[in-house]
Amino acid sequence: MQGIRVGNAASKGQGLFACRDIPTRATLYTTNELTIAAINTTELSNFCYSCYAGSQPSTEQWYNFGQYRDAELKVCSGCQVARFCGERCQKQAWKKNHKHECKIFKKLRPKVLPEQVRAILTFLLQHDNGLLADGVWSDITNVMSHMDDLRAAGGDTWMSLMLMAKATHEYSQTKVDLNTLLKLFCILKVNGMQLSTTYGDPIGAFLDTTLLKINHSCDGNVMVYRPTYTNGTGWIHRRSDDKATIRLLPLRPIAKGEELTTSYIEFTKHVSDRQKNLQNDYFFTCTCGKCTKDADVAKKLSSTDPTLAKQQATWREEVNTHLELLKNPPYTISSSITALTSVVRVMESSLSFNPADDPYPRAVHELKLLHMDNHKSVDQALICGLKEHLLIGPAIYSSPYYSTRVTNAVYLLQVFALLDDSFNPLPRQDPRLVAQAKSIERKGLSKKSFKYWRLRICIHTRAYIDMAALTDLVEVLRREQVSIGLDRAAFHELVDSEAIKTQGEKEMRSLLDISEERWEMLVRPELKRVEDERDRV
Ligand SMILES: C[S@@+](CC[C@H](N)C(=O)[O-])C[C@H]1O[C@@H](n2cnc3c(N)ncnc32)[C@H](O)[C@@H]1O
Repeated sequence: MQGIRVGNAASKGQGLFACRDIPTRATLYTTNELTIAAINTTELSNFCYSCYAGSQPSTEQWYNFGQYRDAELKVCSGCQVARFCGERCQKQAWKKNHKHECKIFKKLRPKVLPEQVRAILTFLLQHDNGLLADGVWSDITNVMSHMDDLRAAGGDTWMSLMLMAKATHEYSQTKVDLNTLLKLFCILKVNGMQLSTTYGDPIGAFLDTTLLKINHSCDGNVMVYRPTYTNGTGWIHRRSDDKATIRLLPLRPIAKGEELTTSYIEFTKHVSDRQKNLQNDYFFTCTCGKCTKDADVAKKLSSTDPTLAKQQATWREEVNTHLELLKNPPYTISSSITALTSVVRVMESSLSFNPADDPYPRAVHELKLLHMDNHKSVDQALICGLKEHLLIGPAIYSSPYYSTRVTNAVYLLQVFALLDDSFNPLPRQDPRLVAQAKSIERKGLSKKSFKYWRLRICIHTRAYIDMAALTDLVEVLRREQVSIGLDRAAFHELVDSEAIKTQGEKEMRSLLDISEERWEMLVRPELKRVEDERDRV
C-alpha cells in the first residue's frame, strides 16, 4: 500500500487512512491481481477471463471508429465458458485457478454458473488446492458479512444466497463448512465492487482485500478506477503485466490522517433514495456532510413548497421506472425517450430549476445514450452531452477529477466528431449525420462556434487530466486535439479570441435554450474556474 493504512474508523469498523498528504496527481494504490472476481454471465463472451480486455465493450464499440482494437477472444476448449485474449492470459489463468474449475464448468455444460457462484467457487478451489498466498483466506473471511442482517431481512435475497452456498458446496466437494461458504456469499454481496469498463459499464464484480476496507461517503474523496490503456493509434484494452487492473485515485488533495471514502451508490440520487439504498444493501445510515446538507434542503422544500417537493418525487418515480425498464429487454427505446424528455423539459421550465436535483442528471445521461442508439439522433445526444458537461457536471461533482466526469467529456468529444464535416474518420455515407449536423446549425450553433466548443472542451478536459492521475486518457485527448485539425495559430485565434468566445457562448445558450441569467448563474463560475486552471497547467 502506497501511503495508506488500515485503521479504526469508530462506529464504521475498520477503514483506510492517508499516512501522508496526498496530491490529486498521486495514485494511492494499484493492483492487477483481484482477490475474488468474476465477469457477469452475459458478458463472458465479450471480455477476457484473465485480464478483462474487451472484445466489444458496449460504449467504446463506436468510439474509435476504424481504429478500435478488439481483443480477439478464444474460448477454452475444455469448459467453453472462459474466453481468453491470448495464450499468456490462458496459461496464467490455468495456473492460477482455471485448472480446477474448468472440469466443473465442463460437467455442468450447457448450464453456466452465475457470476457470484463462479467468483466464490474459484476462490474456494484456490484455497482448497493451496494456491492462495498466506493470510488471504483469513483477510477475506474476517470481513464484515452482515450475515445476521441478511438472514433477518430474509426474502429472495437470503434464499438465493443459501442456494448459491449449497450449490458451491456440492460442486466443489470442499471440506469448508456450509456456514463459512454462506458467509463468503454474504461478504461478496455486501462488499463486492463493480468491475467495469473505463466508461463505467458494469462487466462483473470483484473483491480486493485492501479496497474493501474503504468506507462510504456520498461525497467521497477517492475513486476506484479501471484504466483503459492506449497507444498512439487506438485503445488497447489488453493490459500488459506492469499495468494495473484497478487503481485507487484521489478526487481532491487529501491530508495526512484523513479517512479515504468512496460512494458505494449512485450519489446523484435524492438523499431519501440514497439512505434507502445504503440501509437495504449495506445496513447502515449515512451521516456524511452531503446527506446532512441534502436532508436539510429537502426538509425546507417540503415545508416551503410542498407541491414542488411532491412533484419532484413523481419525476423521480417516473425516471426510476424507465431506467428499470431499460435494464431488461424487450424495451422500447422510443417510449423511454419520450418519458425522459418530458421530465427533463418540465424540470428545466421550473423557476427553481437546479441541474443537480435528482432525477435531472440521471435522465439527461440516459437520454444521451438512448439518442446515440444506432446514431439515430446524434444531434440530440450532443445537446444532452453538452448539458451534462456544462450544467450538470459542475453542479454534482465536488471535484473535476472524477473519472466519470472526464470520460463523459471524452464521450462528448466523440459525439462532436461524428457531426463534424471537417473531421472524417468514417466514410461519410450516412446522410442522417449530415442532416443532424445541419439541425445543430439551425438550432443556433454555427460551424465556427461548433469548432470553438469542441476545441475548448478538449483543452479543458486535457487540463483536468494533467492535474489528476487519469494519465491513461492523455493519449486519447492528444489524438482528439490533433483530429480537430488546427495549427497553433488557428488554435489561438479560436480559443483566445474574445469575439469568438462571446459569439460561441451566445450560440451555445441558444442551442441549449438557456437564458443569459441562468447561464451566468449556473455555467459561468465553472467556465471561469477551468480557464484559471488551464492557465496553471
Ligand atoms: C466494504 S465494508 C467497509 C469496511 C468495514 N468498515 C470493515 O470494518 O470491514 C462495508 C461496511 O462497512 C460499514 N460502513 C461503511 N461505510 C460506513 C459509513 N459511512 N457509516 C457506517 N458504516 C459504514 C457498513 O457496515 C458496510 O456494510
